[in-house]
Amino acid sequence: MSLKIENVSKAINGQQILSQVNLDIQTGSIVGLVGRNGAGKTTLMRLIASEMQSDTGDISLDSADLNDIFYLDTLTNWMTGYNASKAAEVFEIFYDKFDRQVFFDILTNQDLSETKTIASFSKGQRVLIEVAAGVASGATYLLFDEPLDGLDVFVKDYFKTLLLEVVEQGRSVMIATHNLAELDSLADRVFLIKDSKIVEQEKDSDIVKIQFVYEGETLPSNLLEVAIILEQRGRVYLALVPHDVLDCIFSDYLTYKFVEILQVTTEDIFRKELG
Ligand SMILES: Nc1ncnc2c1ncn2[C@@H]1O[C@H](COP(=O)(O)OP(=O)(O)OP(=O)(O)O)[C@@H](O)[C@H]1O
Repeated sequence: MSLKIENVSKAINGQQILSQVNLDIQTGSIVGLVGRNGAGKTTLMRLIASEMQSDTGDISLDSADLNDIFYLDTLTNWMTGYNASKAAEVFEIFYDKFDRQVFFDILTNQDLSETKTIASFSKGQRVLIEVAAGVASGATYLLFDEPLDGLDVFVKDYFKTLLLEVVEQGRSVMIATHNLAELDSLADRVFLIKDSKIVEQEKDSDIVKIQFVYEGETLPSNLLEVAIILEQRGRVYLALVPHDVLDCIFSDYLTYKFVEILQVTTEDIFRKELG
């Protein structure tokens, strides 16, 4: 089963936000959605959740059941005056597979009261209520916009455990986030929105990250032409370089010292693509 986004384009107020976007999300996976502020991540989620209509293209679900997608645009809009108990009643109307027990178990696990108004919860606690609602909704596809925002490390761990359970059940999660470091440990695939297009990020591409000390005066032009220098402190460099440059670097052991190969992260790719 999969969620298919085919050739989807969307302009808002004359500004092309997304053009010819294609994406196929299989069940049982965690997908990261990244991009600069205003790139179109929320817009894509709204389109998937049918809260907005695309100009062209098609978004389809094998099951053709809108209840199979969970998305809360802004938790604050319609829920803030409600307590969790009342919110659960509303979720039951929207999601016919909504499981109150699962919802309240998550709230109880995190010591969140059923009777306090949602407005009176902290930002991180409100995120948890959204996540609890998503897990309890029974929907196959859960779309979370910045779910890692404001979560402390313990709640983050709990959130990850919940996501893994969801995936074990054969469901899928899409996470739009600026928290790139967290995505590395969570997402099976990461998609980047850039210039209104969406591109899958391949971490194991031909780019490697290296840290080295360069004993010469300035880096040679053959390296500067192909490298992206992420950081420089004195003679210590951190850079992204094409894999095939490594041979030259290792053979020039008099000027390149202490060359260490490091793991390329989503943040590195983000800097490379958008920096
Ligand atoms: N209702 C709207 N009216 C006018 N412009 C809008 C509307 N919704 C989105 N936009 C514009 O569309 C673009 C994409 O917005 P979107 O919220 O999808 O970005 P985003 O990638 O989620 O950004 P962020 O990371 O800052 O949350 C922005 O330029 C935004 O101003």
